[in-house]
Amino acid sequence: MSFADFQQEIYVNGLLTGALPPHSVDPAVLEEVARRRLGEGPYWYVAGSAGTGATERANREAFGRRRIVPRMLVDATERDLGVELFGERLPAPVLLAPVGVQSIVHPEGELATARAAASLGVPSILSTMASHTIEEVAAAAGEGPRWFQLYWPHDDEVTVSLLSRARKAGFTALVVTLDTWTLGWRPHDLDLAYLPFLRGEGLAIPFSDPAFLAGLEKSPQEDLGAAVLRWAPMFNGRAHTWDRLALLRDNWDGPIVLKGIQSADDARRAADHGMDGVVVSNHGGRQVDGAIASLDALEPVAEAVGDRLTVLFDSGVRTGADVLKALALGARAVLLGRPYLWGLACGGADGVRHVLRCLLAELDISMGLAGHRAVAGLAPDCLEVR
Ligand SMILES: Cc1cc2nc3c(=O)[nH]c(=O)nc-3n(C[C@H](O)[C@H](O)[C@H](O)COP(=O)(O)O)c2cc1C
Ligand SMILES: O=C(O)C(=O)c1ccccc1
Repeated sequence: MSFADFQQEIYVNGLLTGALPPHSVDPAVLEEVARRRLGEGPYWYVAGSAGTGATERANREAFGRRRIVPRMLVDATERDLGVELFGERLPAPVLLAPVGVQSIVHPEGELATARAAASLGVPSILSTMASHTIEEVAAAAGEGPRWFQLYWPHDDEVTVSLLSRARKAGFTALVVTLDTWTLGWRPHDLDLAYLPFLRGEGLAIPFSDPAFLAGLEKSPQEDLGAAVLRWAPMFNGRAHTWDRLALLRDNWDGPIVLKGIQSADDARRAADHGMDGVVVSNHGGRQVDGAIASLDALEPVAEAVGDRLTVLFDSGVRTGADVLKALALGARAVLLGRPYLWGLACGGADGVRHVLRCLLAELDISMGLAGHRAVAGLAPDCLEVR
């Protein structure tokens, strides 16, 4: 079955039984529905970005400036969206971005996300700040591919402990997020004073870690305040430096990907330090307001290190056509952020699966109509820049 068949399935169901799709296929409509369900605090936790939102808008504008140039009389009826990442064959060049504390959006949170992604063979990247434990999410992912995102603590014993738990639980690739060593200036979160994890709510992974717990006199259940006081300075307020990557290399025997890279120089340094990949990302515009659009950073990074590192991309991907554009500019695969959380809010695992199927169907159809049989054939000359 191809991803494009989802379109047929929706039409046939509609014609035969009058059944409409369970959720809108339009990401903007789904966001509106989610907004009504979630209420202000949770909605803005997900939707919000840094400062005036200039970088979040720039992320979208950068997609708008590039247009696909479709080619005709090409037989692209049979298509293969598959890619190989670090020796793992994926059905499509898409992963679910790591998102912390998903219990804010749905009680099943990361478990629902992991199940939905696994049902399509897509990796979902588990955040260190997840509201379910590493071991619970691994069980929910079943046979599905598993990647772990590290928020890198300033405590080597906790770092090593998190890495060894993730390896034991079958996570293969490590994504180290560098751009959020402290939270950006986020007016919505500040005005609503809504960030339950700052009170210690929903931090299942750090609060279940043996090395973290070893530094507490009482369990987080008995004394949440003391747990937060240990957690906050350990994970927040201070950046690591390049020389410290050796610790991660020595304690992770799979691929390591640095997330949050926006400069070609930093990408080269990542390669020089023995890293395996980068995610060109500005955290969905949530960190530095006024920062460069992530898509504008992609081509220079891919040109600088595309043959040395696996280049992934996120920030601003909303449609299948967006995925095509990012691949053409040098990404091997993209991470999807906010859109799948709207699916999670509207329908738990089924909602996340729906969002993924829509995105992949549109990518599949757009590839065919633009004359591309495989993602390997996409290159900057498939696009025009305005
Ligand atoms: C609510 C929310 C929570 C996030 N939490 C994390 C996180 O725990 N770790 C991380 O590396 N990135 C986190 N991110 C960033 C995403 O992984 C991703 O970079 C970003 O959402 C991509 O942009 P997009 O939302 O425009 O697709 C978060 C993003 C959102 C919206
Ligand atoms: O909100 C975020 O963007 C984010 O990365 C985060 C960090 C810590 C906990 C939850 C989310």
